[in-house]
Amino acid sequence: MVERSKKPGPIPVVAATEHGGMSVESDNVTLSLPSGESVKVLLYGATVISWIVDGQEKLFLSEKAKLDGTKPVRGGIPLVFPVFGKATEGPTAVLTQHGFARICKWELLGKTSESERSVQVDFGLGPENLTAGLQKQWPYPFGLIYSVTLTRTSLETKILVRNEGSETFDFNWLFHTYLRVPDISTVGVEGLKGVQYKDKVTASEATEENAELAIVSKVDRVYANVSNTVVVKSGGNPLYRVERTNLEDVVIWNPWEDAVGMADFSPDDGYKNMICVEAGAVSKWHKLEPQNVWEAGAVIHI
Ligand SMILES: O=P(O)(O)OC[C@H]1O[C@@H](O)[C@H](O)[C@@H](O)[C@@H]1O
Repeated sequence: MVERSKKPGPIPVVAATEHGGMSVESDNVTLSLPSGESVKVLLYGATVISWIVDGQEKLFLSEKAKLDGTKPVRGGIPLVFPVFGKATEGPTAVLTQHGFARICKWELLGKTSESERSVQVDFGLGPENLTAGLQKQWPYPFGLIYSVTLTRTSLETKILVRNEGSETFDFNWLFHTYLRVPDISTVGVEGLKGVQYKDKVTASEATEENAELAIVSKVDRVYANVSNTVVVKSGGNPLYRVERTNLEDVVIWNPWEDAVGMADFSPDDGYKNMICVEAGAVSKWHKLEPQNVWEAGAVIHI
């Protein structure tokens, strides 16, 4: 993990060349490798909206996703902080669902490393990037550094949360990753057997019994304290392996036919081509004391 006590200052931006690198447009950044892989990140929410390997898109992005900052992005990898879902009590209860990290414009800190095989870019978010209204709603001085690293066979996302104030705060973190799948009816999610989960569809708790979870209807589950690596399979073959560092929980979400009622979800049957496998720290609050730093990460391997 990155070990830094302060956000680095922006570094000069070099345009991507045929050899790969980083290119910047007004509202997004693209990383690419000479071997052809690429990842595109919107400054809005620092949302990864595309990850291409072997010419194929690996993330689901709704055709009606708003990319202009008017709504959280429906697809890609929205960032959930400081609250997962909607809190009913405590300092985050005033915030909208999933907090503000996914609805604020992040600062591009710059490309932090590059080789033939990997390229990394960092983004930062602090109170200065929040609207006055949001600063009032969540008045804690904080600093986030988000690093996105593209390799030939993986996409690595790392987060560093720093408490820059004098009061302890509670937070959740979650990478709300929409993975693209060829056909949901052939998908199985491995690595959850024996794990206790909260089922948000039936408002109940249970223990996962399946070695491979099949998705056959709406699923919205928070699996707490998952010790194994989660593997998404298609037709019995591994599609994605999601490795987590310091993220104890995994949320599995597919809206199924509820997608039709979601204004920014398109096409209507797009739920057949996606599964959210969300690596997070959400089943309990994490406390961050003044001047302390918390780091976590998720790597999706293909
Ligand atoms: O529509 P949103 O705010 O992006 O949330 C999508 C889903 O996100 C999941 O993480 C939640 O568990 C679901 O309950 C929620 O419906």
